[in-house]
Amino acid sequence: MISLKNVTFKWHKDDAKPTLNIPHLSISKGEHVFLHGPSGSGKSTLLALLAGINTPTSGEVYILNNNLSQLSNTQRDIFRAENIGYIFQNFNLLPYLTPIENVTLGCDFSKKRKQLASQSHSLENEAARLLSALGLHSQDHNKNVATLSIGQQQRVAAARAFIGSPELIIADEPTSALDTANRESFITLLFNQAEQANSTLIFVSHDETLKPLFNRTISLVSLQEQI
Ligand SMILES: Nc1ncnc2c1ncn2[C@@H]1O[C@H](COP(=O)(O)OP(=O)(O)OP(=O)(O)O)[C@@H](O)[C@H]1O
Repeated sequence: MISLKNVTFKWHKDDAKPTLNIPHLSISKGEHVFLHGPSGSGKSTLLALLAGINTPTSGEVYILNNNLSQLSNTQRDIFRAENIGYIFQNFNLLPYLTPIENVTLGCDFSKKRKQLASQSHSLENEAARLLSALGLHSQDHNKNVATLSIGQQQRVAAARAFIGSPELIIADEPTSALDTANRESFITLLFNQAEQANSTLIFVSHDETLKPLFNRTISLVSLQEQI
């Protein structure tokens, strides 16, 4: 599903040391991976390589057997829209739209995801199903998203990532604003959706108490020490 070979990444070409130096990383389909590391260790930088937002300075990043460096910027944008659901740290929701509208937007740039999402019922019904499955009550589905609590907005961001069952879900610190009990129950809901959609899940956090919930843990510091 994901394979990295001799990857380095420098933000600026004259940086003395690369931000990332990962000799090898392999993640199989369906794994639920907890990726942790101290602040500034490069977690978000790595996620941007996996999502094809950036490309490595050297080495190769393969996602679903595609070498992302060999795709043009436009091809990478299409690849991301078709195959990757991204839950951003700050959610990136459109504040003047409702939860249902924010979620359906998740497949506006992908025919494949739109088709998959509207297979058994309408796109709006699928958005409502996902929002409810991720813990947002139906009376909140058509409110203005800016009026929702942080925890409710987080559920909208997760539903938008899952619509159309993308192969890979990337979650960048999505639970940092929640208390422990809410964090664990939200992660359980994420796992349920990932299993239903048969999606691989990469979840980034520096909260190591969440580790035991996942079937694989990767330390970014150890990954970089394989050299
Ligand atoms: N757009 C950018 N331009 C230049 N340097 C950057 C950029 N984004 C991140 N960096 C640098 O790359 C390094 C890794 O940052 P990154 O955000 O990937 O770490 P992180 O592990 O996700 O941190 P946190 O847990 O605090 O979010 C840091 O030194 C940071 O200053």
